[in-house]
Amino acid sequence: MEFRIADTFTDSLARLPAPDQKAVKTSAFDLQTNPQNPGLQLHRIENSKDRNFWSVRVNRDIRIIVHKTEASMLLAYVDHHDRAYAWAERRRIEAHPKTGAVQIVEAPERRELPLFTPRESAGAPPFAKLSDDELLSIGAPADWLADIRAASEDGFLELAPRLPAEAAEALLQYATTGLLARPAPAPADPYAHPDALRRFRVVENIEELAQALDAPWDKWAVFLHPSQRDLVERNYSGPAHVAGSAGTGKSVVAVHRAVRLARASVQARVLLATFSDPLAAALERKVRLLAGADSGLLSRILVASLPVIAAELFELAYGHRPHVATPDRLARALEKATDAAEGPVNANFLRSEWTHVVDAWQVEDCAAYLAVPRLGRKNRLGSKQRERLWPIFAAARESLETRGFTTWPGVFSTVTRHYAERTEKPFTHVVIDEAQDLGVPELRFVAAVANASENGLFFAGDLGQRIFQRPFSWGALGVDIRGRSSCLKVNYRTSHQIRRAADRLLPKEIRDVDGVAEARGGTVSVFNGAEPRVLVAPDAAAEIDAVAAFLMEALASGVDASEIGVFTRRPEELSRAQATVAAAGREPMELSERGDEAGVRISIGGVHLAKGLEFKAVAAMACDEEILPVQSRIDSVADEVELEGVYETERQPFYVAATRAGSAADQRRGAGLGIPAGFYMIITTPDPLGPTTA
Ligand SMILES: Nc1ncnc2c1ncn2[C@@H]1O[C@H](COP(=O)(O)OP(=O)(O)OP(=O)(O)O)[C@@H](O)[C@H]1O
Repeated sequence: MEFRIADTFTDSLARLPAPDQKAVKTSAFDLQTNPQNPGLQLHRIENSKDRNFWSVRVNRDIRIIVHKTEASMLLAYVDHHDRAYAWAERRRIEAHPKTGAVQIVEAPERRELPLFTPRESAGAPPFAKLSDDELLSIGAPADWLADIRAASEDGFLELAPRLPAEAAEALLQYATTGLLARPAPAPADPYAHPDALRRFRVVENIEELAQALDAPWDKWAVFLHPSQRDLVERNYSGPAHVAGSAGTGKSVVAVHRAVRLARASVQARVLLATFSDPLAAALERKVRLLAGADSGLLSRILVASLPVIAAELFELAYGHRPHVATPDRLARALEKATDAAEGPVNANFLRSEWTHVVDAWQVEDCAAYLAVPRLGRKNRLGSKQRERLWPIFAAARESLETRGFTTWPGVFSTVTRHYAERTEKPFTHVVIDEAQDLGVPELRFVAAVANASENGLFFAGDLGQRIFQRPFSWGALGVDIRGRSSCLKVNYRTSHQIRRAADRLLPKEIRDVDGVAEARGGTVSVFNGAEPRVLVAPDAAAEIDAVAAFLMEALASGVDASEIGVFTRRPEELSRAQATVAAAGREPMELSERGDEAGVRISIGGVHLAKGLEFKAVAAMACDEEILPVQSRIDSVADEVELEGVYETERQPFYVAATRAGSAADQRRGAGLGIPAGFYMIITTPDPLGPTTA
C-alpha cells in the first residue's frame, strides 16, 4: 500500500498547538506502520460525497482525515473534530478529467448565483471569455467554471486559494499576460503528474514521515512546484541558471539541487555558496533539514560564503591565511599613490575605478589596463587618461603588496590561478545562490574550482536585485548560460499586493550583457494580503511618528518584534530608524550584528543587508530626495548613461527591501492573513524615483 501525505495535512498540522502536533505525529506514525491497526478507530465520513474519506481519532478532540483506497492511504487533513469533519464533507479527491492530475476539489456552496459576483467598481471580469474547454485544460474543476468566469479581478484573488493551485496560477498569469499556459502532456499515473507531485508526496518510511512532519511549516522541503522540481532534477551539459523575481523560490531550488547532486553519488563534493555568512548559515540550516539524519550526505556538501571558502582554499594551497587589506587601508594606499599622477584626480572616481576595473579584473600592467572591457562604466576613458592614471594604481598595489596585503579580488584570483591548470578540482559541483552579485573575480573563481563536466555549475539569482556589482559578460569569461537559463514565476513569499507594488520599481524584463533575458512579468503570488502603504511625510519628525505608529500597529496585531525590519538607504540614516523603534517602545537590533538568528528586537539596517532575509512587516524609510538616490553618486556620474545606471541601481536595493515582507510567519502560527503584512515606504520629500508613489 502506498502511503502519502498532502500539503493540506502539513498546513493544518502547522496550525495546531505543539502538544496536539505531537499527538498527531504519534498517530501518523502508527498509521504508517500498520494502517490496519484496530486501535486507530477509523470512521467513514458519511456526509462526504467522497466515500474514501475516513477520520482517525488522535485524542478526545483532534481527528486526522485520511483518504483510503485499497491501494493507498493519504493523510489529508487534521483539525478539531467538527472542523475536520466539515473539511472532509466539502471535498473530494479525484483525477482531473482533462489534465489527469489528482486534485483535492472543494465543493462550491450550492446557490442560485455564482459565489463571487463581479463588483461594479472592479472592472470587467477577466475570465469571462474563457471557454469550458480552456478552463478545464488548465485544471479548473468543472463545478467552479461559472464562478471563475463571473469573478472580478479582486474577487478572483479571494476565490483563487479555493482552486487547485495549477488552475489559480494559470488564471492569474492569464490576467497579467493575456496568455493561457499550455499544460504538459499527462503521465498515465495520476499521482505521477507534476501537479499532483506539488501537493502529494509518497512517504517510504518513518524517517521520511518524520522529516515532513517535524517542521510542517517548511513546506518547501516537501512540496516543490513543478517548475522548481524540474530545475532540481534536470541534467545540464554546461553552466545553468535559474532566475525569478524575489520570493519565487530560487534559494529553495539551489538547496534541493545541491542535495540531489550530493545524493546522486558518493563521489560527489558539492559546494553551495552565497555572499555573506548569515545567508550561508540560512542555506546550511535548509540543507540539514533536507538531509535529515543522513550524515554521509551532509559530509558531501559544503555550505559557505564565497570569502570563507576562498580563504580556506587559499590556505590549503599556500599554507597561510590571506592578509586582506581593510577598506580604510586601501583608501589610504590610493590616496598616497595619487602623488604618482600628474594633475588632480577625483578620489571617488579613483576608488570606483580601482574597485570595478583595476582590482576586479586584476589588471597587471598599463597595456592590460588599456585593453580591459569597460562595460557598465560607459564613460569613455581615453588611452591618454588611462596612461595617466595607471601609475597611481600600480603604486597603490605595490604599497599593499610590500606590506603583505592583498584584496578579496586578489584572493579569488590567486586561488583561481592555482586551480585553473589542474584537472583535479576541489568540487564536483558548485551551486551559487544570489548569483546576480558575483563579480569578475568570484565568477572566475567558481568556474575554476568546479569540475567542467555535466552539472558542474548552477547559479540562482535575480538581476533585479543586483546591489554590489557592475554588469559584465559571463560568456566572455567562459561561463555561457545561454540556452540553459530558466525563470521561476510563482512567488511564495509576498502577497499579490506587495509583489505588484514592488514590481513597479523595476522593468518587466532585464537582460544581462550576453543578452540572456530575465522576464519578470507574469509572476503570480500564492496569497492575498493588505495593500502596502506609501506615505510622503513633511519632515523627519513626522516620518518617525508615522513609522512608529506602523510598528505599533503591527506589534498590536500579533507580529513579533523579530519579524519586523526597518530599512534605510545607507547606514548614515540608521539613527532615524533607531529613533523610530524607540518611539514604538522597542529596542532595535542592527542587522550587521544579527548573525543568522533574529532574536527578539526589531531589526534595522541598510537596504543592502536585507538581501535573502524575510520579515512579516517591513518599513523602508528615509527616502529623502538627496538620499535616494544618494547625492554623491549623482555628483560623481560622468554622463547620461551613467546617470541612468545610478537610478537603476538605486531602485534595486529598494526592490530588495520591499520584497522582504512575507507570510511565512503567518503560516507558521496559522494566524491567517488578517495581520497587515506589508511594507510601508516613507518618503520625507517628493519621491525621486517617481513610480513608487503612483
Ligand atoms: N515550493 C514551495 N512551497 C512552499 N513555500 C515555498 C516553496 N518554494 C519557496 N517557498 C518559500 O518562499 C519563500 C521564498 O523562497 P526563496 O527564499 O527560495 O526565494 P528566492 O527566489 O530565493 O527569494 P529572493 O530572491 O528574495 O532571495 C521562502 O519562505 C520559502 O520557504
